[in-house]
Amino acid sequence: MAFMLTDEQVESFQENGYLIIPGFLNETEVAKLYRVAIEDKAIQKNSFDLDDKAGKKTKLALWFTPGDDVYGLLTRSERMVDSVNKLLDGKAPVCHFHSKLMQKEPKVGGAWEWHQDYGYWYKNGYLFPDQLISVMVAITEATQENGCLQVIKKSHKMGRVEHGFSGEQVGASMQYVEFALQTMELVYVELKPGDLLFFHSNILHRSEANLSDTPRWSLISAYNRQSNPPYITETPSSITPLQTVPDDALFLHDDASGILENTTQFLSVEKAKAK
Ligand SMILES: O=C(O)CCC(=O)C(=O)O
Ligand SMILES: [Fe+2]
Repeated sequence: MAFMLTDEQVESFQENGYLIIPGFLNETEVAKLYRVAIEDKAIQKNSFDLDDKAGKKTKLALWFTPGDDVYGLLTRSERMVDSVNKLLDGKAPVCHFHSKLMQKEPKVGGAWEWHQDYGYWYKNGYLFPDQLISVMVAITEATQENGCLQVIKKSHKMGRVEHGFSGEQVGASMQYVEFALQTMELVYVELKPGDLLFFHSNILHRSEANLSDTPRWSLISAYNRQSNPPYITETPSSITPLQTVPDDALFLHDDASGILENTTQFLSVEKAKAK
């Protein structure tokens, strides 16, 4: 049976602003993602540091158009794209906005301030937050100790909150975050490798620094509908319908190290920081 979100899961996402799918990937699939993350020269070459307020660094690599490598096959898989299609408002084809490999290293991995992803994307000129979604796939275990994601349950219902700069990051108005926390629940999203988290573009989320001895690596992919073009920043991938691949493509892929170099166009460090 192909993977399919149930109506209950879709409702839960709409109500809470996030949805966890345990074991979305099997052990072999996660092992492939992990190996490429660790060994791939292109990822190493194209990763850059982003400082948090305290100067702690998160390493990340970012790309727009998914290729034929293991990461591209995951983000283009039918189970992923069909799920996103069920969770996004509208009917237009699903497109891939961007993916980031987040490398939160032991002791050095930085924090992320409270924000909504739409707090950033609004500034790119996307008009419809319900047509944008983020998906996090845990490549290593994510726990409270190693700085897992935290979300404010149901906060997507607040709509967009004001954002300002905080170090090299953009953060939400703390006054509104504090209002939200008076009635809404703060949830620590602990994930096992292979678990997946869908989260609405307007849900408030953050993560603390990784002070533990274990790395916290994850892939975060953002999807958009073709009916939601950005009016300010040109981003062709976000309005180009995805070419899906069968669900077993990742499992069957013979992943040679270095494959990303040939298939994936990374965003340069300078451009990423100027974004
Ligand atoms: O990986 C994290 O801890 C959060 C990253 C995040 O929210 C983002 O990049 O928008
Ligand atoms: Fe975010």
